Amino acid sequence: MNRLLIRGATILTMEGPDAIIDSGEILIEDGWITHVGLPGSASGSFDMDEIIEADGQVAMPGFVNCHTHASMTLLRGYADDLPLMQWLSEKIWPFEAKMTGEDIYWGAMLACLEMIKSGTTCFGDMYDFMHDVARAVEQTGMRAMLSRGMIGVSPNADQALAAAEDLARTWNGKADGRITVMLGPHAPYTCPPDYLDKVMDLAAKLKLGINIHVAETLTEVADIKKQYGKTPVKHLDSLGLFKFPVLAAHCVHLDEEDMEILAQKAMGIAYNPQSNMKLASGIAPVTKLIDLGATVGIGTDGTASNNNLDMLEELRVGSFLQKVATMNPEAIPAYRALQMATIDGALCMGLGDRVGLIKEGMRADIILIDTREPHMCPQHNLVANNAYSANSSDVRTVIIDGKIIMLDRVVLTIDEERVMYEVRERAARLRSDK
Ligand SMILES: CSC[C@H]1O[C@@H](n2cnc3c(O)ncnc32)[C@H](O)[C@@H]1O
Ligand SMILES: [Zn+2]
Repeated sequence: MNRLLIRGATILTMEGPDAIIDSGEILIEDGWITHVGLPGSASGSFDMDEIIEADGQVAMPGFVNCHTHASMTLLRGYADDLPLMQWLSEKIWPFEAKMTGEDIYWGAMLACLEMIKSGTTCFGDMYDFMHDVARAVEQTGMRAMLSRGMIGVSPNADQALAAAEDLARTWNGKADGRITVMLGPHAPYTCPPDYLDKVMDLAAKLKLGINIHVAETLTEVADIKKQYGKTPVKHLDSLGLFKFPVLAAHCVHLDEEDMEILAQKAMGIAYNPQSNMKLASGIAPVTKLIDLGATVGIGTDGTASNNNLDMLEELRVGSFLQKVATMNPEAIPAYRALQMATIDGALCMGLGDRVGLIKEGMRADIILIDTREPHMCPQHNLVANNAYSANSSDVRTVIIDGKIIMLDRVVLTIDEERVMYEVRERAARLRSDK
């Protein structure tokens, strides 16, 4: 039995706005949270393998980035200031067509490094060469939901289905249970109905959920309405997609019926505020979706449309954007924003039974945030400081599945210099290759 004790931290359990323990103790046994309590309640009972003294820090669940394309770190700053369809077809897809499995591995390694250093412990991914992303997840110690992106209109569409099945058979439940798999049909505009039928057959056969981009732009909505006579959400619903656990990314342009369908039938919605702002896609009606009972998590999307993977920044912008969109300062208050970035993101990916809370019986995905910096002073309200004032460099220590992955800002599982060297070299080659 391996025992790790965190003591001295203020614990923001995320079990409720008032479920905060001052100078508390968290006992972790073989990766499980087995005790969360007052000072002295766990120490002394057992011999510890490790003790983290966390005075002056807040312990909270690690962030869950429920929509990204990790290996797009290779495209950071490559194509900016364009609308989605032009960005994808003229810049992103031609660049991605040149990427190898090794490129994707190193891109994912950089993404994991950036995520760990900014307090993200779990991410939801959709891309190609997912075995290479899985390798990066396994080696870095992160937790991830992985989906093989599938473009139904591509000549490789059937190959993508086979690759998705292979990913699921090889990696679902692997890396000590840290990796889970969903199917990733890219979007209604790249996956025609007959292809989505094949995806649903595979989802039924393998008992998997479905991760898909939905209603991201007005162009998408107009095109799908023209082709199928329905909005993207109603089109997917009529095909039977929501019989499966669906994680719908973006959901920016919705009518009232779409919102009802998503609230009642989707497993979760990934809100990507900064990507939607940068591509000028629009503002997702998140406040309304939540009022209707939808589960909404937060995603950064890839670093070509953001351009970072910083969840603290994302949750702050996501909250402020809803306030201005609704002209209501009470929209997405600080605690709700933190919930969306932790437990709600986990629920969106079917992981809410194991991560997203500091609670006995959960796996230990925990971060320690330093409160001793000028921008965190004074502390009238711990929740407000964490949601609105903290930045990624305040994240000092990261524990995933009970293992210390970053200690006092040193990432223990990754050679940072090597990763950045590889990504610089590969990005330069890809940029210059014809
Ligand atoms: C087929 S793998 C996933 C595919 O999605 C692309 N992508 C990245 N960001 C977005 C976005 O905001 N909307 C739609 N598609 C996006 C990525 O470049 C990959 O090609
Ligand atoms: Zn995306």
